[in-house]
Amino acid sequence: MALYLGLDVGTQGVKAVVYDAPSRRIVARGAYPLSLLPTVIPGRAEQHPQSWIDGVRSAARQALAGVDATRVKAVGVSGQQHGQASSVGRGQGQQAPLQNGCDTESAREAEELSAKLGTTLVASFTATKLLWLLRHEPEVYAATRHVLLPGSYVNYWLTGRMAMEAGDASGTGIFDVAARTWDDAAAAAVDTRLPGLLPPLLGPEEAVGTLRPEAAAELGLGPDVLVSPGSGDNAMSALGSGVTRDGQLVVSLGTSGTLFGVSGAPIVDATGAIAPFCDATGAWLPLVCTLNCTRAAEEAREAFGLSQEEATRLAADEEAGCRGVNFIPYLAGERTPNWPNSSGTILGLRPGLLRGGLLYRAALEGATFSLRAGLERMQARRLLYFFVALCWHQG
Ligand SMILES: Nc1ncnc2c1ncn2[C@@H]1O[C@H](COP(=O)(O)OP(=O)(O)O)[C@@H](O)[C@H]1O
Ligand SMILES: O=P(O)(O)OC[C@H](O)CO
Repeated sequence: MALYLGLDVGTQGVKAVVYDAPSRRIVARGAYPLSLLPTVIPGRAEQHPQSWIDGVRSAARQALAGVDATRVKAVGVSGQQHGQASSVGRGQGQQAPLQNGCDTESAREAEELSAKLGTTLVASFTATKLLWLLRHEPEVYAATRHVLLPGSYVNYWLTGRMAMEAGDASGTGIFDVAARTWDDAAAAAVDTRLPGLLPPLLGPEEAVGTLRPEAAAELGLGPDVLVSPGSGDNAMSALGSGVTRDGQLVVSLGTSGTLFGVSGAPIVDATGAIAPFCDATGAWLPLVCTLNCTRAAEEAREAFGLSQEEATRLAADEEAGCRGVNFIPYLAGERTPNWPNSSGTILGLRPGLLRGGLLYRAALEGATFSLRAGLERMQARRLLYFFVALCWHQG
């Protein structure tokens, strides 16, 4: 009876699940915490790619320890989107720290590329980060031989093959979402060498390959185990939650907050608030993303030395509305709204209110209102959304 290993490479951790296909149940889990590298530079958010691999090894081994690993037939990776995993040409494990999707240092490059390409790219998009790298760390950019994303980097470690698929590639800003191909002209607008650094694209049903013998041995799996193309974490969440119809929406709370739904046609929003992503099945995934979701609440929790359970209990004891305390959660700058240089603010403090549970709740409320603004934007676009879908289907 077949088992499948699912890996999620998020900003705050790698998660592994073993899925039992016949019973449609998750039968084992593993997890490994990750964090952003400490920095005092505003807008910077970096991780070392080696930490993703350490996380994959550890989380997968934990999950596989509880099952008969010989039954595992395939592995699928869901990756944090937008972050860039370049410099692979310098050898696995030797890369410089790489920019996370939340990094907003490339705000100026985002403005420049938006003007040049006649579109709206926010600083999260990989293309803006590559232009930033070219300008600020030219030696690192010059050493770059291939550009991958976190998920495709992990697939490369698993199989030895570099490839990407449409769902994850849509977060680069140099991908033609309607045609599901690289947009070489947009890539060349970043750097003429960039089109040659991009990996081949796979369709939703094409495997990346089978496990490298070394990776198979490290995970305790057989070498004939297939690795699926996987996708960005948002597209994989849509698959996992069974969202397949226009009009259904998913809210996903992680370091970033995302809100998305499946569409039969690409969605174009000139303001850039709704990102025109592809999904993992050949359809599209209009998506709203905020940079500050659980990250703000986690910072509040950690500042008061509270465990997750304590923070949840104390926050539940506080009143909705937090006695007028407002936590604007833009700790990392923000992309929805597009305010990359904004910062977090706590308003309405009065004597006795500087409590961990209250600030934790206020941060969660702030992150929730951010996502609600995104939901309103998505709803406001629905008329046009159906119009575009109709044109597409008839065209
Ligand atoms: N519904 C929630 N309420 C409160 N905190 C949450 C919730 N969901 C996640 N978190 C917190 O956010 C952290 C990061 O979530 P996670 O999904 O692991 O993010 P990422 O995919 O970005 O790594 C979790 O470890 C947890 O502490
Ligand atoms: O690290 P996460 O899980 O917040 O993932 C980032 C998302 O992919 C952004 O769309």
